[in-house]
Amino acid sequence: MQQPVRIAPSILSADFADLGAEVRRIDAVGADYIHVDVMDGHFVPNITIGPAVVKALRPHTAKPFDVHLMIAPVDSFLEAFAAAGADILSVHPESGPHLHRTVQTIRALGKKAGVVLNPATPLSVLDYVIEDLDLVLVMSVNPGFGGQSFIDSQLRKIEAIRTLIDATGKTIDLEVDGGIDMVTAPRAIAAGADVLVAGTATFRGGPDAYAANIARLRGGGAA
Ligand SMILES: O=C(CO)[C@H](O)[C@H](O)COP(=O)(O)O
Ligand SMILES: [Fe+2]
Repeated sequence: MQQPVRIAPSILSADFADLGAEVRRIDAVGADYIHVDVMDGHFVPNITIGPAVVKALRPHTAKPFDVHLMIAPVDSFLEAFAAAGADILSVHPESGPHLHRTVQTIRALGKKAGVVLNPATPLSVLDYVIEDLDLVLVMSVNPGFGGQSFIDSQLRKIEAIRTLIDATGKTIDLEVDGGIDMVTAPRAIAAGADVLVAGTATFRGGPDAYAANIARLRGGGAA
């Protein structure tokens, strides 16, 4: 069943020179999850942050760290991110040879497990693992960068995954990541999403705008 909408600001669009304060600011104005984009310059054409930064940010908030791993091979880094303070670890099926094993490893570490579908990744990757997931993440841009445009074809993928999740009878977050703004947020919610990642749309306008930005996204884009 679709849960109340939660907002996961992506700190990819935060001030990297002031990340601790940025995390405290978005926590204070209602961020539900803190979305951390981890990129290796190999699986995706960009490099961001590693477990040391997650560990450094951990004391700045009690909100869950929603860690989106865009690294390959991913398995050897799961323990480090878990130890650093991640709460949700989400992996791309293309980032390792044994998705089921990777999901089980995350669960054995005591963390919530997510699977991420790139725009061209078919739904069938969820067969045989969906019951073991806490979260399914639909990429509505190709991973690697913030500030890209929402890919409309992902709306029907969100609708199809909503049906799959509801058929499990379990509570599994359906998160959408990429190009979420005041126009696309209500469309993603109408398609069945219940967690919205937003980097550009959260941090646009500077700290004084964060509260209103998050409130508008949560409200489905209404002013
Ligand atoms: O995973 C990501 C990119 O790979 C980011 O989470 C995503 O792009 C968020 O940025 P924006 O809201 O600016 O599109
Ligand atoms: Fe992300």
